[in-house]
Amino acid sequence: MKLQLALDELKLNDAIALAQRVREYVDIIEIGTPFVIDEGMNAVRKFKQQFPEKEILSDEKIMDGGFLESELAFNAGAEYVTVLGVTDILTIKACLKAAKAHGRQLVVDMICVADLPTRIAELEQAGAEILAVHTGADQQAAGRQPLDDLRVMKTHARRAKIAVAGGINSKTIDQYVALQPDIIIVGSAITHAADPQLEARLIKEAMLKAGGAE
Ligand SMILES: O=C(CO)[C@H](O)[C@H](O)COP(=O)(O)O
Repeated sequence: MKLQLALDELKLNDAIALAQRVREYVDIIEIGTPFVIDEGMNAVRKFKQQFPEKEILSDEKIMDGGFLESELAFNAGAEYVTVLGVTDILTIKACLKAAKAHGRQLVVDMICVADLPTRIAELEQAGAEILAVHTGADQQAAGRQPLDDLRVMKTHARRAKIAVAGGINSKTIDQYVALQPDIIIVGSAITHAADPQLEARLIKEAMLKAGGAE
């Protein structure tokens, strides 16, 4: 089980400084969607230079132009790029083709997928290997969390690895770890914490305690 640190709102230098503070606890560093919009692939390149031992994820949430937009991330050094699960299956297949061509990985973000079981089957059929359960920031503000969707994902995914994101923190981590996802994504709980190092450590310890952390 890997811990993915999502960097969404920080400026480049502040994001690098934050990631350095929690470096020992995280496996994947996500250049979050607002960060990608703000800094582009420059942020992916900078993080790959500064954190060569980490996997970098470019959270582009691709909706169209799957091959071209995936290649931007892979050429900049990302191990993973994200595509939206609600988009056309042709776009997802184009992203998968780019990932295969570069020997990298595609994460399908299932935010706003209405019928999870049907879409999980279609995506696995298309060759998707990582599916991410995701309750977005605006949904979180309305009181939603990704736990129920993670249960649905665990029940229906046959082959794909499973990631989960959406407001997870050190107080709720045990509930997620119990469901054994492959990747746990944490953003604001760490980046907004008074003590980001402590928050990251508590989350990683909960993952280790359950025997799943890498
Ligand atoms: O993809 C994202 C927003 O679109 C976030 O990176 C993801 O939800 C993790 O952040 P948080 O833990 O703050 O919810």
